[in-house]
Amino acid sequence: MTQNAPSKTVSADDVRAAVKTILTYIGENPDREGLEETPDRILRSYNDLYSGYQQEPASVLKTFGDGGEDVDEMILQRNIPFFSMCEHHMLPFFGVAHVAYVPESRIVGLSKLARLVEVYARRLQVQERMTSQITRALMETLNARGAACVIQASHLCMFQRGIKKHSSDTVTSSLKGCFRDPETRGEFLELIKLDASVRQF
Ligand SMILES: Nc1nc2c(ncn2[C@@H]2O[C@H](COP(=O)(O)OP(=O)(O)OP(=O)(O)O)[C@@H](O)[C@H]2O)c(=O)[nH]1
Ligand SMILES: [Zn+2]
Repeated sequence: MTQNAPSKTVSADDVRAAVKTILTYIGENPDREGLEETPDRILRSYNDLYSGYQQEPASVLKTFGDGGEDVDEMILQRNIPFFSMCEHHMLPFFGVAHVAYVPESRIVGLSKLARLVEVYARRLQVQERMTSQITRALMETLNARGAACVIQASHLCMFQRGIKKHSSDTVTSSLKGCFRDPETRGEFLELIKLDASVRQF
């Protein structure tokens, strides 16, 4: 089931008009040459930035075969870069996600972990929720023994405005199932070894 499908009662023209209103509010002339196409550009960029609402997480987690691979160790995809938008200010936050799971029987193609991150990043988010949505999708869709996600991100709403702390980043984690065992958790944290240099500017 698609969540939060685009409103049937708000048209593309309504969105263009709303952008013109905002441009006027900030002191611009929305009809000057350089801004003429801006409402339409913003509309198109929103279709891209928020495309995650049109995607079901389960649909990107295509599994392999019948589970005969006999894999029961941790599978980890590190440093998956992403851009998302914070739901408080609609400003970007961006960084990397580390995503791991221990399969029960079925495994997914490696690219699907990055696709899962994209599905949730391309929505209005708070970082904590995005982190736990990723592990929940892995647990529920794959019936995994465990799932883990750590996200390290920088929030423009803290850099560019407000508190203006541009050297600070935010780390969130979600550990489910067997990742709550100290040994598995320790192995995961050792493998991802948070590194300040991975921050994407
Ligand atoms: N927990 C969490 N907070 C976030 C995230 N993104 C933005 N925020 C915070 O959301 C909060 C919103 O606070 P408010 O007081 O409602 O809004 P504000 O007046 O714009 O807050 P300031 O940013 O402190 O100026 C701020 O503290 C932001 O730093 C996120 O992903 N997770
Ligand atoms: Zn924000």
